[in-house]
Amino acid sequence: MYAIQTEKLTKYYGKARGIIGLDLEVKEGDFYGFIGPNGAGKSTTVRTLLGLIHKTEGRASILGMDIEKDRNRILSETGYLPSEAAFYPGMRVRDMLRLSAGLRGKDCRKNASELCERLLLNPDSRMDTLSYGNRRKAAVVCALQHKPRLCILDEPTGGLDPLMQREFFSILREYNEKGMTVFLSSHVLSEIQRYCTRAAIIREGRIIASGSVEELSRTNARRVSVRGRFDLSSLAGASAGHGRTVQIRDVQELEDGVSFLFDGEINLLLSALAAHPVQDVTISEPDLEEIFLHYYTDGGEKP
Ligand SMILES: Nc1ncnc2c1ncn2[C@@H]1O[C@H](COP(=O)(O)OP(=O)(O)OP(=O)(O)O)[C@@H](O)[C@H]1O
Repeated sequence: MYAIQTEKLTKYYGKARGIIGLDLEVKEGDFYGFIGPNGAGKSTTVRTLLGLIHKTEGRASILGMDIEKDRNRILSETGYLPSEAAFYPGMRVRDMLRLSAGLRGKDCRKNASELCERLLLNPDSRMDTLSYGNRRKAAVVCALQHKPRLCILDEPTGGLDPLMQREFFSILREYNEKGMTVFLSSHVLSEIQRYCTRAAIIREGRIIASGSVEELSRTNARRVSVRGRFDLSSLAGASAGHGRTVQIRDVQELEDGVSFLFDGEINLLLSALAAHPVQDVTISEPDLEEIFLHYYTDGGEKP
């Protein structure tokens, strides 16, 4: 069964674009990343899925239930960490967690106290005395204490220090291993690469690529760094002469040379290099961050 399935899901805010024609398939048990730059439509997707805002068109189901007809059942089976959570200020953490569990008709005290302990959150603190990071921890406990089948996390790690981020992800992994599906919306690429097995990339309201993180990271492009004098336009000239297409992107001037992403026939690169007084060349796989940034900024085709 799919934990999340959408068909042409669309949301407009009046005339403004939120998301357009989203087709998403997240299988039960996935650790799924949802990546995109600011304003791409990540929060709109999450809020529409949880019935917090109404879709304009299309269909979506969560754990086989329709997002509009079965909203209450969906809420009891899911956990949600909003990008900005608001709390009743005078309440203690413990009471707020009990209130949240009560809304789902569950007694989660044991699990809540374990989670507080692991995240170093004092359940006796009053919400309005907590730092931003500690309020985020309280939101994390709210999202997980009832051991949901699906947990939707919108930009979860903002405000958590590196140690807490590590603990947070190790909790998520444990829950995922026990069957909880994770849907993690983020623009922190390293988080997605490290923890997610599958992912979708959203830009300007549309999904531009989806699949396993490994597939999304695969590329023929190479990072080339040249020390010495090298005229990049000679590379374009050589490729035109052979009727081949060469793509050169992300050119960075170095103190003693140049570095760029090269996608094309390696022999063309080698012969262009041979015609110049270069001192050193390194050709390496681009790092994953470079590959994902390409999706963010270019026409969306794979590098
Ligand atoms: N309440 C609203 N009214 C009008 N437009 C909105 C509203 N909320 C979001 N939008 C627009 O919808 C688009 C998607 O926004 P959304 O918040 O979903 O993006 P996001 O990917 O979550 O961004 P970020 O990473 O910055 O949180 C943006 O163009 C945004 O301006």
